[in-house]
Amino acid sequence: MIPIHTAQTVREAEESFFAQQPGVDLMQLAAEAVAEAASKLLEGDRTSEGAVLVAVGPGNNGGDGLYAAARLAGQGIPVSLWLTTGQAHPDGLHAAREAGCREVDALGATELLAQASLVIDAVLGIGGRPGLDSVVATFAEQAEALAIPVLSVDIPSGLDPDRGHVEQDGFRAARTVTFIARKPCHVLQPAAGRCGVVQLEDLDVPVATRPVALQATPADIARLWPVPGPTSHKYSRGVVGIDTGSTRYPGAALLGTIGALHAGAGMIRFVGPEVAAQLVRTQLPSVTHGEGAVQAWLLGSGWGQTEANRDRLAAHLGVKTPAVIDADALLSLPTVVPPNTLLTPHAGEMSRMLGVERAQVEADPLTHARETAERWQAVVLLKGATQYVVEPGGRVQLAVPGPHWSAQAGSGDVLAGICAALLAAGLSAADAALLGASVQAMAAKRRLGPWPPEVIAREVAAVVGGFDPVW
Ligand SMILES: NC(=O)C1=CN([C@@H]2O[C@H](COP(=O)(O)OP(=O)(O)OC[C@H]3O[C@@H](n4cnc5c(N)ncnc54)[C@H](O)[C@@H]3O)[C@@H](O)[C@H]2O)[C@@H](O)CC1
Ligand SMILES: Nc1ncnc2c1ncn2[C@@H]1O[C@H](COP(=O)(O)OP(=O)(O)O)[C@@H](O)[C@H]1O
Ligand SMILES: [K+]
Repeated sequence: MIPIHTAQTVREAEESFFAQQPGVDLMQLAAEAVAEAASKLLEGDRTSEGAVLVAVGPGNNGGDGLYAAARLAGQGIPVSLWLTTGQAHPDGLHAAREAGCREVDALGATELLAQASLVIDAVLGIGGRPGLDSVVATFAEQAEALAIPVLSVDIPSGLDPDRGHVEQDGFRAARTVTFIARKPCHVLQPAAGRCGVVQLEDLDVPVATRPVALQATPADIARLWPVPGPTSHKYSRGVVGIDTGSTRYPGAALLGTIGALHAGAGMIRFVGPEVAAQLVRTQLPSVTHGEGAVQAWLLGSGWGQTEANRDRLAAHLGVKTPAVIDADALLSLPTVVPPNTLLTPHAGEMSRMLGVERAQVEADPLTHARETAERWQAVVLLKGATQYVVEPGGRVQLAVPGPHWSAQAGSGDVLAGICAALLAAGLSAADAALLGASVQAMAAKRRLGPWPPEVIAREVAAVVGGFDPVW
């Protein structure tokens, strides 16, 4: 799991490091890493005039950029500096000037841009307020339009380091070199999409504080996956009860069932409406029909919004079996849900659960997901480009991200089915959500393109097969 830390936590780590090791110059270490990354991005193209253009802000982020500029100029690379506010880290500026960097103003920077091989964005880092001055914002847009690669120092300037929300167009980096720890903007969409490849330089500064979130990696998912062993049988692997679908949405039932099956459910008991049952029967011969003991329920997908939802939900929740509650059922929740319940809303559903606007959830997904988890004392999987697994008590994990082709009707139905299979296998709701969302993303990555959700679901089985250490 990759720890994600806020700007504040990183600052505190830096301060306690300085208190213990006052002799270490972190800015030089940061600049060295930036200069190395710049050299790699430049490859052989070092001859054109103004090969590297460094946009420099007034603080320490600008300082990193200036020392990096000095190092690059010291290697004979032509480097131009644009002091975006007219102010700059004094020692860094002195070093860059001494090394032979030349200075340009805003107009000069715009003129040079077309010939530049690389822009280093050292305008604002973790001390910046979100948003860019309009001259800098226009420069960033031009760099993108001209397809000039941008190397961002710490964060693409203008982003809020602690959020995934993007208020204004700004730098779109090919690579971001960040320091000490990854910040939320590096992993939360849509901000993460502006960071390019994120390269972490920890500068040997330890961070003692609890991370704000943990980002899962494919290796974590492989390690945690419940792989069957010699003593496994269908009941020990977990029976999933599925009550999903309606006359209007029978396909949701099939998709969720496909998801559960391809994620390794030991057995499935389908108890949804006949129209959906028929569909399942013709497509999936291993699924059984009718009531019986189950280890987890899959409920809500494709119910449609009807008065009957509250009773349909209550009929299953009475016995305190763990459940994945999806889609329409999320709006009929009782005040208390059984232990190990997983709620799987997207931003629109979460907004209706909380009685706020969708835009509010999108602007601050984490706060709203936390509120949802607290209100129902249940684990929440907030779906979308970034998938948040939030537990009552505040622990936040982020699923392995996947390609945006998955933004299509039916992906969520499949995902709910995958999670239900994991819940039935005995995993906690949080692990079921993390593994389910991650494995679907990993499958989508192996099947890049506009494949329908059931095709991605079948690929899930192939990904899961790769987790078996024995065969
Ligand atoms: N703490 C760390 O982890 C380390 C920090 N370093 C660098 O230091 C940076 C943080 O430096 P600072 O705290 O000086 O902050 P920044 O350099 O990010 O920016 C602060 C300056 O920008 C101005 N400013 C803020 N928002 C603005 C806006 N929207 N438009 C125009 N001006 C704005 C502020 O008045 C202030 O002068 C990091 O991002 C990193 O690049 C590195 O040198 C190494 C270690
Ligand atoms: N921009 C995106 N990038 C990647 N994956 C996405 C994106 N938007 C949605 N998804 C995926 O698609 C799923 C959509 O779920 P949902 O909206 O509930 O669909 P449905 O209810 O139609 O099945 C999410 O769980 C997520 O996996
Ligand atoms: K920056």
